[in-house]
Amino acid sequence: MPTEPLRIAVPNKGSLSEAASAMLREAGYNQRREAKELLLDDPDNNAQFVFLRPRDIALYVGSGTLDAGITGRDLLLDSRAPADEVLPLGFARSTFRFAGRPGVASGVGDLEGRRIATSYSGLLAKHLADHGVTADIVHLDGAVETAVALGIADVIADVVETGTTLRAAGLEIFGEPIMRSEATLVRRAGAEADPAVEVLVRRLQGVLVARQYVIVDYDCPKALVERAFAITPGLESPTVSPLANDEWVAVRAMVKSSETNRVMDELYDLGARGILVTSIHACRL
Ligand SMILES: Nc1ncnc2c1ncn2[C@@H]1O[C@H](COP(=O)(O)OP(=O)(O)OP(=O)(O)O)[C@@H](O)[C@H]1O
Ligand SMILES: O=P(O)(O)OC[C@H]1O[C@H](OP(=O)(O)OP(=O)(O)O)[C@H](O)[C@@H]1O
Ligand SMILES: [Mg+2]
Repeated sequence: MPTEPLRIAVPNKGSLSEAASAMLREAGYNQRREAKELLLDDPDNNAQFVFLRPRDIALYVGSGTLDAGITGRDLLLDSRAPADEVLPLGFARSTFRFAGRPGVASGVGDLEGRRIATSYSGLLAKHLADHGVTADIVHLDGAVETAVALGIADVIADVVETGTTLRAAGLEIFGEPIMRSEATLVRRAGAEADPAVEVLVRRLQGVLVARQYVIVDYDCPKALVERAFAITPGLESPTVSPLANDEWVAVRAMVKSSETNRVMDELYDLGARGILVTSIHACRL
């Protein structure tokens, strides 16, 4: 008997939307071609994608209406929905920070009785309560940086990535980061194990690894392999193959993409030759 399709919430707009769909597409799922589509069936994978406002996704997933969803960690915490992170997805990275005119405050402790504008009232209220600070939260839908210039708030608490928006508004960050966020896969808190969700998670993990790692192949004198393995330990253990010249072996290992050039330099200095780097198209570890 066919089982019900897995129902997955995907952001329909904003910073998360395109990257989330691109990641699902890379993981082998069908994704919408037009931004207006609200539902997309993917019968080959027994899945259905529901395109929702990113802010609402944790609510749908937390209530059990949908099986899983992609949202931002900051939105998940702000919603206070009973949903948990299953897999951080490595995109839409941002920090959530206080900012104000230069010198207005130096930390959360200076905010007693002040007016703080934000689109993340739930997150901010919890942070203030955790620090024993009572302040006046001014809830705005967006463009929070403008609130100080317009005089409705003393400081703001908002998403910061490059800091360009803050600078343009003449504001500076102060205090410790309130939190660090990225896109994440969420499920209802306490949801039972589900083989279909496990397949989704494994596929997304495969995309993450393919994005973060490369394959390095090189030829290495046998006498140096132990030192070479220390440079490229691989995920489990490097693969070693014989060569026609029996004083050398061929070695293959996975390496973090960000470390590729350091690793190649160290291997070369050690005496390895024929060092080749190849990208990974897809994988299951
Ligand atoms: N500039 C940014 N860089 C990285 N992540 C961001 C950025 N702006 C927002 N985010 C992240 O996107 C999520 C917010 O989703 P939302 O749809 O509100 O994004 P948005 O880009 O503000 O969209 P919009 O303002 O068009 O509704 C949060 O997880 C937030 O951390
Ligand atoms: O540090 P930056 O690289 O400048 O990025 C941060 C800005 O990006 C988002 O704004 P968005 O464009 O989504 O507008 P919004 O405030 O209306 O949500 C966020 O709310 C910040 O304003
Ligand atoms: Mg926004």
